[in-house]
Amino acid sequence: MTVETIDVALGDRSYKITLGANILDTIGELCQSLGLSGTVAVVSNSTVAPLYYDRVRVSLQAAGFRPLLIELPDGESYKNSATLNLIYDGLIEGGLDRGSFLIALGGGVIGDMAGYAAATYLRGIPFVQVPTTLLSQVDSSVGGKTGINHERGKNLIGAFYQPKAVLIDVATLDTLPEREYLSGLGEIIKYGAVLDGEFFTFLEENAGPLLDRDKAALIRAVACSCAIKARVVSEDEREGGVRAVLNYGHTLGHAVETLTGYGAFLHGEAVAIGMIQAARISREFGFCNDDDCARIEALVTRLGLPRQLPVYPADSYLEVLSHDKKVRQSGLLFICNAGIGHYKMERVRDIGALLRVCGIQ
Ligand SMILES: NC(=O)c1ccc[n+]([C@@H]2O[C@H](COP(=O)([O-])OP(=O)(O)OC[C@H]3O[C@@H](n4cnc5c(N)ncnc54)[C@H](O)[C@@H]3O)[C@@H](O)[C@H]2O)c1
Ligand SMILES: O=C(O)C(=O)C[C@@H](O)[C@H](O)[C@H](O)COP(=O)(O)O
Ligand SMILES: [Zn+2]
Repeated sequence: MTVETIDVALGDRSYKITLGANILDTIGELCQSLGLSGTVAVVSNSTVAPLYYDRVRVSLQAAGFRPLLIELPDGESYKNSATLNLIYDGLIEGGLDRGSFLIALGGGVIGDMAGYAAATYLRGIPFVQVPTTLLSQVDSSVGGKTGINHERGKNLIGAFYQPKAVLIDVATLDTLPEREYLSGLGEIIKYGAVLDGEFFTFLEENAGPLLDRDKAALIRAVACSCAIKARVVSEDEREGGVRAVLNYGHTLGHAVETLTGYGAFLHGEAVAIGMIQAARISREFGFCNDDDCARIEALVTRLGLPRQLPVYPADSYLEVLSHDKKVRQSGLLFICNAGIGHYKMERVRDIGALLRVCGIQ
């Protein structure tokens, strides 16, 4: 069994990402090595808990912990304050104190909500990320963005709160439904498109093996993605500057998720649509060319992701975009493609003009 580690360097908040196949049963040892002890609440959902909680529980008990399960309903539409309250209820009923900790076992929805609960319960208890979707393994479990949605905007309530460790077992992806797997590929494309041209070429050349979930291609894609994200987060933990590049494709992507009520499109699908439009907008600004746009669209298509921006009136898009976290008085910070593997950030006052490039009048 080959196990890789990737460091997320953040001073006294530094941690390791441990990545391998069939390593879920090492969670107990990992928590021991972090100096954690006592009661641990494992936050999961009604899909993931029946698949993986038992293995996690056995490993934790063998290492001397007292695990309890907090099982939430499944879905992006539950990433809200009502579900967050269910976590707090479980933590209070389970008697978790400041010597306890929490494990997020599931996809990005569980990771974001459990992380926010850990950040706020008793003003903060430690937590460990055990991501079980491709998207959460390559993106959401790393970097400490935690939070919930509001009906008027994605992730509007949240905190930067780093985990103590991330344990990625790619074997858990064996049970992941195809559409969810493809959604994870959407965020992987993002890293290549704006941060690493060689990685983008690797994705173009390995689309087949990746679609077949070939373990070698998959482990390389997950490891590269985590390394890229770790580097960006280490440079700019709280998105004062370069970290905003990780929002490539998200301005329109988040708007699509919000307008469609957090159900019609998966996050990675919405990001894929947003990346294609962001490339077209970037070309309009003169930052990238036809070939860059064509390569992004071709890879999105090859990896089975949607391309079409859903049509809503411009006013609906404008209302949602006005709540984007990158909006300031000086305009919306738009993340542009500046040629494959490169980015440029541009403040845009006239958001309507961006929408017109996308065919939204
Ligand atoms: N914090 C961040 O930096 C960050 C980054 C990217 C995305 N996100 C957030 O992550 C969320 C999307 O995460 P996601 O794509 O993981 O969705 P998700 O958490 O909804 O999981 C997708 C589906 O897969 C199921 N599932 C999870 N693991 C499984 C497994 N191993 N086998 C079978 N089924 C499994 C889940 O129950 C769910 O039905 C969005 O809310 C997005 O905003 C956050
Ligand atoms: O980690 C980041 O920074 C990201 O932007 C990663 C994104 O893929 C992710 O979807 C994140 O949740 C978006 O954050 P938000 O601050 O734009 O809500
Ligand atoms: Zn994202």
